[in-house]
Amino acid sequence: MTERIVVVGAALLDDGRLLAARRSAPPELAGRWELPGGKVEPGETPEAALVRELREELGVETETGERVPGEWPLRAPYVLKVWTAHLLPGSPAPKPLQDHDELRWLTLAELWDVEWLDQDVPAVQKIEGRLRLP
Ligand SMILES: Nc1nc2c([nH]c(=O)n2[C@H]2C[C@H](O)[C@@H](COP(=O)(O)OP(=O)(O)OP(=O)(O)O)O2)c(=O)[nH]1
Repeated sequence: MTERIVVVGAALLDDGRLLAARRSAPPELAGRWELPGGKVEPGETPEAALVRELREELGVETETGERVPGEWPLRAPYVLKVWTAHLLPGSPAPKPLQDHDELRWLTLAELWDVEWLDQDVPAVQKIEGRLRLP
């Protein structure tokens, strides 16, 4: 059986808004929006992978919060798991350094204004439920 490879996605939250990132590659994903993140490397915890990926892709310093319950299949052998994350005090603002060509901070009302990757929609719905909590 092929091992599953975990892709960690960040629900990067700031002042009740969620950061969405538009992929610039590969061609079949380019132009669609996703949660920033990437593959967990062997021997790495998902939380550490998330901090590393957000630093590489966005130039930010973050702390990982809670897991958003659920896991969502991507193209085999990948599976998406999501954690909340926050910018640390003094972190630079996110910039699309790698893999993305545009970023947007979405309010709850704007959450569906971008064209999420199909496979990310259930994860974003779960995040939406959390944002609606008082
Ligand atoms: N980061 C991220 N990847 C996603 C999401 N949804 C989705 O299908 N994917 C896919 C795209 C890629 O095939 C794979 C993650 O790859 P990646 O390119 O972001 O990860 P990485 O930085 O570790 O990749 P690499 O270039 O080092 O191989 O998962 C998502 O919300 N976030």
